[in-house]
Amino acid sequence: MSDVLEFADVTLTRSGNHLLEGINWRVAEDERWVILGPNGAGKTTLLQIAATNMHPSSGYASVLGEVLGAVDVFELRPRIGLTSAALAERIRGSEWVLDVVRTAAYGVLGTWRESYEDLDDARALELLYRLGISHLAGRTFGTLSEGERKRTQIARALMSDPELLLLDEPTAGLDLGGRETLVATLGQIATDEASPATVLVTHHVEEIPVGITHAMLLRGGKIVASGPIEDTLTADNLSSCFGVALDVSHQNGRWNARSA
Ligand SMILES: Nc1ncnc2c1ncn2[C@@H]1O[C@H](COP(=O)(O)OP(=O)(O)OP(=O)(O)O)[C@@H](O)[C@H]1O
Repeated sequence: MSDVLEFADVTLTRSGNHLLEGINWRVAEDERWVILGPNGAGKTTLLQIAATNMHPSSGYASVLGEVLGAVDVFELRPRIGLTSAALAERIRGSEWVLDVVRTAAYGVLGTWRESYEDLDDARALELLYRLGISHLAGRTFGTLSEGERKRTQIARALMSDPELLLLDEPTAGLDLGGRETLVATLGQIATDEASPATVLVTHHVEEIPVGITHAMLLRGGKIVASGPIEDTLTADNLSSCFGVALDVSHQNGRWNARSA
């Protein structure tokens, strides 16, 4: 069985700048990764390559066993669930929540002329239930709170039963209660053996759900440290990554960092 993601010496250059440089990374089917790093570290860029939305300028990247540059990405994308701020911005406010989720079965963002089967409806409703928002199925996306939108997007990302789940800052912008309940839901997804390989991007170690097995720390487009989470999230590595002396603690499956 090949890895879900395999990056070898991946570099991505724009306007003469290396957004990513020399990235070596492998993600296996049963792994759940967190990507941490300061603003501008290259986290979203890395996720966009994994989502097949960007190609490396040099190096080798394979996604779900297919080499980028040698595969039709439109065939690959339905096998990948993605949530990101950029994608959320493209969802029309007038779209029904149920439609935001079930249109993912067709790889489209808005309803058009697709015809849905009962099975699609049942799956979309089941996912909304799993995300704790089945009561919102008949609301429009534009009327939802930020937390409800995040949950809708995660349900959408899971709709096509993806083999790879990519979550770009899924808890950004939420209040403390909203963050904690969503981190708990993400923990249920991460610890579920039936869930796909998952990569989650965040700035904050407090937002890492239980069940995350591996971490990559990025700074300036380069890997500071990468590997099993317990070996990677050390005070030294986090301090190098964020450029400030940090202490780190780990309790009941959750992480905490503060200045040393
Ligand atoms: N098309 C582009 N041309 C030039 N530079 C770019 C381009 N796209 C992104 N960048 C730069 O690449 C760097 C990495 O961006 P990226 O969005 O991947 O970082 P990030 O770690 O996700 O940051 P944040 O935490 O702020 O979201 C940033 O400095 C950004 O300004």
